[in-house]
Amino acid sequence: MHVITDARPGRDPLAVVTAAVAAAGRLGLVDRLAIQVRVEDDVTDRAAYGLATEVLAECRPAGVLCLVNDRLHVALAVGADGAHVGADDLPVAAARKVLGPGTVLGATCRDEVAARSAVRAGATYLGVGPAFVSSTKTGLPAPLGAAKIGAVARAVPGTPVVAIGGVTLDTAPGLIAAGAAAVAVVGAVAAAADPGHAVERLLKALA
Ligand SMILES: Cc1ncc(COP(=O)(O)OP(=O)(O)O)c(N)n1
Ligand SMILES: Cc1nc(C(=O)O)sc1CCOP(=O)(O)O
Ligand SMILES: [Mg+2]
Repeated sequence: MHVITDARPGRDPLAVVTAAVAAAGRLGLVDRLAIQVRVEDDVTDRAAYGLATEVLAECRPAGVLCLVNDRLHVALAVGADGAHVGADDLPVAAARKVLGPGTVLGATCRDEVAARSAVRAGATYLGVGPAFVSSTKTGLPAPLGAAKIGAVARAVPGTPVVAIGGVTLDTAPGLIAAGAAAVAVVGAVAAAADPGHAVERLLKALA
């Protein structure tokens, strides 16, 4: 499961990350969790670097994978495990060149053609969505649903597909059953009254 930071004003992304990492540790499932540092577009590189540094300091000692969204230079500067790019970011092949061969590189794809192309260009996993309506990101295309996400996953055997967008405790198992290797969440964890408990429940539901 990927937990993506909600770094909108008024949120406390580091507290959510700390709770998520602790929850995975309690369950002995740190290898099932990845944290993606995602900040708003208008956040300065300095602030993104600061948050990524703090998040990595939680993840690395615990053995939890740490990825950075969009900003490859921040990923490299903090020594993250990898990064995620989409249509408005560097192309996948360019991102692979910047990151080098040994790092995790995720790419957003919404259909089979884009998925095959991203894998050829060097993506190690694909973020495919939106699975359902998202409450934390606007401007997305219509939801794909579980069946379409499964079809994209079948187009790229051997490359994990991470389903994203409106994923909840109720919908996550159906996405895995359809063929996704994992799910990515923002609101289902960040907006929960107890983010650590939300991560525990999600990890248990997917174990
Ligand atoms: C796992 C995962 N999947 C998709 C995305 C979305 O990336 P992108 O399309 O570049 O949009 P932004 O997140 O940059 O707004 C993601 N971040 N993670
Ligand atoms: C950042 C992002 N990308 C998406 C895509 O479909 O590309 S959906 C999304 C938001 C995910 O947050 P939540 O779990 O709150 O819906
Ligand atoms: Mg992006």
